[in-house]
Amino acid sequence: MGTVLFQNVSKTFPGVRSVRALDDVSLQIGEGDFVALLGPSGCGKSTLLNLLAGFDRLSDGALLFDGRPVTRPGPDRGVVFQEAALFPWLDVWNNVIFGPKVQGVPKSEYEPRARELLRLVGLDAFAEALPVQLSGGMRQRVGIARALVMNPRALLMDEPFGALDAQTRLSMQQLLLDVWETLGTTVLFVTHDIDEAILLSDRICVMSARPGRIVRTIPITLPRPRSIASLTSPAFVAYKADILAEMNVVHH
Ligand SMILES: Nc1ncnc2c1ncn2[C@@H]1O[C@H](COP(=O)(O)OP(=O)(O)OP(=O)(O)O)[C@@H](O)[C@H]1O
Repeated sequence: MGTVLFQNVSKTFPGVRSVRALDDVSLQIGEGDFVALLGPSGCGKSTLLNLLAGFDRLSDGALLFDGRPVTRPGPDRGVVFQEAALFPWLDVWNNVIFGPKVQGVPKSEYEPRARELLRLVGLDAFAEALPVQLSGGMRQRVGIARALVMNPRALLMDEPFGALDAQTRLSMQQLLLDVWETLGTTVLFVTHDIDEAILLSDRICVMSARPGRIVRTIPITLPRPRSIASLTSPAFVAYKADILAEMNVVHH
């Protein structure tokens, strides 16, 4: 459950000057894997994630989620963006339970799960707070809880920590590692931050710009559970040197 298969996927945005955003991308993600897409701005990372989210259609190739073609968004794939678009008039609790509530999921199912998730993201004391009363990091934690409350088989994260200051970003990375260790959900994570990709992932797909392609896939075998202390280990630094060299090649 939560398996992903991109088979020779291409995406061209039509128009007077059409953009070939993805060119012949193949990618397989196993159940519970954490895969990062890493690459420069405009290389098609978001396009790839949006296809899997069902927000957009591919031009060519095949895309399967749990063996079935992706045609539309669904509660089996939770999405987290750079900014958590929370309802400003609803408190944290009501933001988190909004999805299952409007979908008619029985209270007895979503309430315990929402409570558990708020605890996991460290916001159980803030259930009654309004979004305006929260920091950026806390809002993103609400966004993560909201994406997970439907019990998705995959979590799709597009630069989720991109707007946060460095210190908050580190604590969010630690939080995500802990949440993922607990839940084991498949994750596709878009970032242009090399450290973040190495720290979090089982595998990094390095992408090149225009047309977007996966130029290299790098398995990250750092031991788990990981913590931000891993950021300074010799193995970590070796991965970083390797990827920096790769991305330099990609740029020129
Ligand atoms: N709806 C669209 N219509 C036309 N072109 C688009 C559309 N969406 C994306 N593109 C183009 O496709 C290419 C890939 O964009 P995409 O957003 O996937 O890149 P990205 O790697 O996620 O970049 P960033 O890191 O800046 O978010 C870019 O050249 C972009 O301008």
